Amino acid sequence: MQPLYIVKIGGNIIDDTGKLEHFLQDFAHIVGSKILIHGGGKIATEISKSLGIQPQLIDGRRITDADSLKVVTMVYAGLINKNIVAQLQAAQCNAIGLTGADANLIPAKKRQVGAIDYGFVGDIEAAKVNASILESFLDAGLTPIVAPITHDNAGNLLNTNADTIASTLAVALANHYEVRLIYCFEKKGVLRDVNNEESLIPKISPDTYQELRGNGVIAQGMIPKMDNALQALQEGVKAVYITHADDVLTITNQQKPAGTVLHL
Ligand SMILES: Nc1ncnc2c1ncn2[C@@H]1O[C@H](COP(=O)(O)OP(=O)(O)O)[C@@H](O)[C@H]1O
Ligand SMILES: CC(=O)N[C@@H](CCC(=O)OP(=O)(O)O)C(=O)O
Repeated sequence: MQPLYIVKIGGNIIDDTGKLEHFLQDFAHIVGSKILIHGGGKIATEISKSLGIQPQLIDGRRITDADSLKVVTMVYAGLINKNIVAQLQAAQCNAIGLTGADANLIPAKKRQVGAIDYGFVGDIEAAKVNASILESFLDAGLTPIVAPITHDNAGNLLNTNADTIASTLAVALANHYEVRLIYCFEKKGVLRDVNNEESLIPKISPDTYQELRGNGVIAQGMIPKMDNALQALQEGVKAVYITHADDVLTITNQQKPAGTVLHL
């Protein structure tokens, strides 16, 4: 099978113009087929506040009412997605910006979990992803850049966690490609002490994850990232890394491990 890199970039890098530019230069130099999924939660939060819309997040998911949906659509599908595409075009990477609504890429169902009403938030399944359209784009030499916006096939856009989109696309494509999934963020990887960059945990299995979560070493935004990452590995993705945005080429072009490598 042909190799494919699926890379996710989070809000703390996207929010920093210099760091984002540096990352996109590296991303453009990844040899072979690649897909980028971006978040941008931090910018959506800032813009919401500036518009007088108070953001609310539960377990890392944004409660998305009608006004918040307008903000996240403008920020993720517009501002961030199109700026990333323009910067990649300048770096000679033929990027095409997409939401999950475009080409029916990622149909979703409005999230219904327990008593919490998340509003316009979408849950997704790998089996529903339009993997063949991604293959067509890749075969045409295009690099898909996916924003964390999906749709419900009834005319509504839905907000979906970007880490989940990355793992779901990775699983959906794992039958056709040898997929390596790389979560890039602003730290060296999963750390034993979140304030100490020298405390990198180089390998994590499902058992060690339970232990690290139980004793509070893994917390906050790292919990959904780890859940998504391990699920991808269990569902046929060849390798999953959680690493610093500066280390993406070490994994892809030098084919050396970097950051935290997950294993079963
Ligand atoms: N053990 C850990 N190692 C590294 N980061 C951790 C850990 N536990 C919690 N975190 C937090 O998780 C955050 C990453 O999750 P998140 O904020 O959702 O990032 P992103 O927007 O890149 O997806 C880090 O910025 C850090 O504050
Ligand atoms: C439903 C939901 O929570 N969606 C996320 C989508 C953006 C995201 O995931 O951004 P990061 O990767 O930068 O955190 C949100 O609106 O925050």
